[in-house]
Amino acid sequence: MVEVRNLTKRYGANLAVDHVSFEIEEGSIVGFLGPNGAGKSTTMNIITGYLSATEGSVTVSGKNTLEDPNEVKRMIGYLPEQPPLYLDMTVKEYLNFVYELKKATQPKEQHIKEICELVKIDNVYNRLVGNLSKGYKQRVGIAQALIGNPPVLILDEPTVGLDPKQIIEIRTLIKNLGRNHTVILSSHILPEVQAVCERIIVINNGRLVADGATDTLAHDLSQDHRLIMRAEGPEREILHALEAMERVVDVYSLGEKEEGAYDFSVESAPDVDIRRDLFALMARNGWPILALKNTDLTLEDLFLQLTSTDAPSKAGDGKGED
Ligand SMILES: Nc1ncnc2c1ncn2[C@@H]1O[C@H](COP(=O)(O)OP(=O)(O)OP(=O)(O)O)[C@@H](O)[C@H]1O
Repeated sequence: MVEVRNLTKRYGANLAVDHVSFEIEEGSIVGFLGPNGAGKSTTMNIITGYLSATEGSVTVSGKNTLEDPNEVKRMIGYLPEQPPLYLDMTVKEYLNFVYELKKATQPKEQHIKEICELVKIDNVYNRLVGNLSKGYKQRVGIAQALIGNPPVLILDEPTVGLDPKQIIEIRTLIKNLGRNHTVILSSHILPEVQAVCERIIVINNGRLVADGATDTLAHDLSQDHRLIMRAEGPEREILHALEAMERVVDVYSLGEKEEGAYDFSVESAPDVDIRRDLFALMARNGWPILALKNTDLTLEDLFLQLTSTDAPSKAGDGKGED
């Protein structure tokens, strides 16, 4: 649906986006995550055709932003970081104005009415945009992005400046929009991306540093796949039995943690899940497992690690390549 290849943007000597590549499939909600200044807005602005790239290409449904700029713009609904609102218009005037600007073809009244109901602004339809709360302004911004029913929605920091209740409402709205649209959500807030997106692309200093499924990214990028097991029984015998297990590469005891119970660090070969075998071994020997946890990084640890300034470039298992 959206294909970004080798995208590079220089502002003079400043390399804001550095050879970024990724693909986004139709119908997915993807988070574009990175700290302030990482290059998110620049990338979004290039995808939407508001900025030109120094190098590289963007295609949307096979149409190139340079060769078919109008066609691409029609396929994308964009909520920039600063929503392009006219404060002295009513919501009705503003959405009608956007409808004309986009040369939308849907039956006008019906189309605008449906969008207002969807983003829940029908109750402020005749109010001046300038008098609305920040949360309602943001909804109006999302409404303008939806006019013309574009298949792709790009939302740049959509919850910045909102209160916690408004944040939850906008996140729920974005999730709902994801049912009928391909959504790219740019954010520097990890919990936001985690709550809404099924895939996360992490960018730092203009470079793609991770790309993968939200649920498995931390596990996939954790270099250390150890299990910490607390078990009751004879320390030495347990150690020997663990060492003899297939696909186990390193075992050691962390000492007695409760009376008669020891913690063991058990490292398996990469991409191997030994938990069931471990359970069977311990059960066979009558050594109760009291606790079992893995040492994967949390997504938050990973994000901090990836976006520290000297972080090495590293891509996950997603579609992107660096
Ligand atoms: N018009 C511009 N001229 C010069 N440098 C720019 C311009 N726009 C952005 N930059 C620089 O490019 C880099 C990336 O900025 P960008 O706004 O894309 O980052 P971002 O990830 O969206 O950050 P934020 O979350 O703070 O908006 C930054 O170093 C920024 O200072």
